[in-house]
Amino acid sequence: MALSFSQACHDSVAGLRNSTRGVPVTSRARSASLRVCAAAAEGTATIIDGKMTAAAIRKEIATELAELKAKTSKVPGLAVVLVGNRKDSETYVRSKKKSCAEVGIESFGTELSDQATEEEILKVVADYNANPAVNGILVQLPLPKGINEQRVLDAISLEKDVDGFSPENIGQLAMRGRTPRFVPCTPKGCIELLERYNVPIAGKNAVVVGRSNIVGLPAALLLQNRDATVTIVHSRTKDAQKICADADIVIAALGKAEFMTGDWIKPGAAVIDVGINAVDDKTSPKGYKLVGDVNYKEASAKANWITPVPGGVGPMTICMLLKNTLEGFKQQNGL
Ligand SMILES: NC(=O)C1=CN([C@@H]2O[C@H](COP(=O)(O)OP(=O)(O)OC[C@H]3O[C@@H](n4cnc5c(N)ncnc54)[C@H](OP(=O)(O)O)[C@@H]3O)[C@@H](O)[C@H]2O)C=CC1
Ligand SMILES: Nc1nc(=O)c2c([nH]1)NC[C@@H]1CN(c3ccc(C(=O)N[C@@H](CCC(=O)O)C(=O)O)cc3)C=[N+]21
Repeated sequence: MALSFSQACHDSVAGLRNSTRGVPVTSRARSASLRVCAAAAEGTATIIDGKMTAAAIRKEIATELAELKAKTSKVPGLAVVLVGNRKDSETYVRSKKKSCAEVGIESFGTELSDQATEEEILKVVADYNANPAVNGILVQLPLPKGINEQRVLDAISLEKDVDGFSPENIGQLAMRGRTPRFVPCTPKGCIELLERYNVPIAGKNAVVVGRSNIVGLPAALLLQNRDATVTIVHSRTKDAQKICADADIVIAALGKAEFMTGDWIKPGAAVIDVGINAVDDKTSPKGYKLVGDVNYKEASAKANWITPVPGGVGPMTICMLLKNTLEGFKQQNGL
């Protein structure tokens, strides 16, 4: 017997609710799915909910941390160094502190003015390197103009480099059979989302748009480690759109608001949108809104899976930072 259209939609939504994808589906995802059903019979992308997935992982971290605390009478510590007064950086740093408190990680923080010298910043890093209560150190990027970012990052002890930005760490990530001490947070969050939503990776064509040291390059290495066939697209790539339109998995990290329109997306693809771009929005009290590097409306009509912005990769980045800090604590205490 053929199902009516509305019955089929109902069943697909119920299927989402009882999802075996590892995370429950929010009412937002359900209502989005219902909306799509009302609009068209195809294009029902599963919304990969980073906010909820991150909340679930924070619970896992809090549980493990409590067990370790009972065993060792110690808690992990994370130090965040903020230089200057960029509003977006201040927001992230606040959010990191709040997340640390939620899972039971002790927060350390130093805020320096945008006039701080490189030597002053290096002194702060050296003090945290020497402090045994600090298991992870993060220097918020970008640093003010005139500061040699690489020199500051290189000063962080490898044992405490929870961002995973060191050349040693990226090298380990690139080499087969090696295990990096820390996997960089944003790419790690992207993979965690793909895995928790059961998106197949092995043997698939994956395209990473962007080749930065902190997102694009490590994301490509992680996908390759999971046996995807990986292409990296950058600003000098010819036919970038055509290459992306052939991808089963797209990780967009180019930093251009809604740059990738629907025609960049292969039907059925998984789309992970790393971009965080503020665009003017007079209807919002803040005067702006955040959008990704992908045109969400167009891409979600073609993709099978898609991350929203906000609420996708961003919350996962912070969550993976907590995970790396816990990892550092275990490594440094021989646990
Ligand atoms: N959600 C999160 O947790 C995080 C989000 N972000 C966001 O992700 C985005 C990328 O960040 P990040 O990697 O630091 O950015 P970068 O500016 O360091 O790198 C951008 C990359 O995109 C490439 N690129 C630029 N324009 C194009 C184009 N038209 N076509 C193809 N490739 C292009 C550049 O190429 P080339 O190398 O040739 O210059 C470069 O490799 C930003 O929006 C940022 O805000 C960043 C970190 C964390
Ligand atoms: N040393 C260093 N490590 C980083 O990992 C690092 C950095 N410097 N500099 C800046 C980028 C950017 N980044 C984000 C983290 C969280 C959100 C995030 O939580 N975003 C929320 C929205 C937040 C809001 O509303 O402003 C979301 O997407 O839902 C975004 C971006 C980490 N970065």
